[in-house]
Amino acid sequence: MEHVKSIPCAVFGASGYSGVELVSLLHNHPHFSLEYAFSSSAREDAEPIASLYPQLAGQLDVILQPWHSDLLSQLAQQVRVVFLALPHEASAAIAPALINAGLVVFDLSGAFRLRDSSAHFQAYGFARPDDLPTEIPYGLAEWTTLIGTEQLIAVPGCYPTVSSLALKPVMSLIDGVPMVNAVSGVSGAGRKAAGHTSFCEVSLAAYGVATHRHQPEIAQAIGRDVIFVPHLGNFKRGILATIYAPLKSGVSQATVDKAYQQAYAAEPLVRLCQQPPAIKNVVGTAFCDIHAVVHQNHLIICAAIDNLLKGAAAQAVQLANQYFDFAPALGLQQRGGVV
Ligand SMILES: NC(=O)C1=CN([C@@H]2O[C@H](COP(=O)(O)OP(=O)(O)OC[C@H]3O[C@@H](n4cnc5c(N)ncnc54)[C@H](OP(=O)(O)O)[C@@H]3O)[C@@H](O)[C@H]2O)C=CC1
Ligand SMILES: CC(=O)N[C@@H](CCC(=O)OP(=O)(O)O)C(=O)O
Repeated sequence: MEHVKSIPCAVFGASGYSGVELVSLLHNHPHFSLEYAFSSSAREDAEPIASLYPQLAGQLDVILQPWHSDLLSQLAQQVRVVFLALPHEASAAIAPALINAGLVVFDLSGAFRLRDSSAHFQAYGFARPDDLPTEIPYGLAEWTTLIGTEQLIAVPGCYPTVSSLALKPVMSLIDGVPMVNAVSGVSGAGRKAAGHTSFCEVSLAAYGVATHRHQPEIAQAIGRDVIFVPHLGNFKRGILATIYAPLKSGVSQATVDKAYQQAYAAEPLVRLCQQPPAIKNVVGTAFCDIHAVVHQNHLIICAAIDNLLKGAAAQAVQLANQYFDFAPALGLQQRGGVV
């Protein structure tokens, strides 16, 4: 255990939705101190974060500063850890320099998640940089062990987090290909304006059918092929995944319950529920709620998370807690949420 009161850190993409959640969590964390909150260089001036998020006025006295690469040496002298909440290509471009400067990088984008380079290229349309650490842990927090020497940690995507947490405990009981139907709130698409995510355009519908980049990520995480259909709903935040999986012959409810208990009884941020979970119960929290029922030799699993917290910022902080040997839920137990 590192006996440090305050580990200095920085957030890139702090003006965005998952970035501002990171800023809020780190600002209130007992063992991390937020030294820098960067926006993109497209913004000309530094400004209080409350000028973008007025709900933070009087609560979060943080200055957003445009990132420029000439700040790198100053950053490397003053902080130990950086959290990247950037578009995938921006993360891929900046991470190698940060690592070479000796910083520990928790990356929330998809730039470093897929191990197979052709699957990565197909999903993201650019090649991963090759000057990277050979081992980049995929940080599904409840299923990852960080020892505190890693240089770069890939934080899972929002849909893969909820889908993999729901499926991994029972994969040895499943015979065939699970099917994941998941509905996300609009904050999943980020803060940047786009026609198809504007309020009057969004109406519950599937998208990315058979093409979404999270399909290979979920398959990698569960070690099995998967069918994945994301949907966009007209609400702000949260993801509800409904999953159908054919069971091996004779698998009982008791066996399923035992598998979930074994996986999660000691995990503070996964709740095994007696009822199907609702998004309202997880929004603003770092929890993943899971409910599973055996029906006609299939398993029906319902699972919910807050996409910006357990699906992004809170999972990154949970991993940083693990990295520095703090309790996994440290700083994550208050209900919150900025956006
Ligand atoms: N939203 C979600 O639910 C989830 C998002 N993620 C991932 O997290 C990352 C951020 O997503 P999200 O918060 O939604 O995105 P937003 O669009 O809300 O924010 C993007 C942020 O990145 C900054 N930025 C953009 N381009 C650059 C650049 N070239 N250099 C430096 N900064 C840049 C923006 O700054 P500026 O404001 O100045 O443009 C902004 O702060 C993405 O990779 C996303 O896939 C992961 C899980 C869930
Ligand atoms: C509703 C919506 O648009 N969601 C995003 C996924 C969320 C996200 O930002 O992707 P990562 O988790 O891979 O970082 C999408 O489908 O592209």
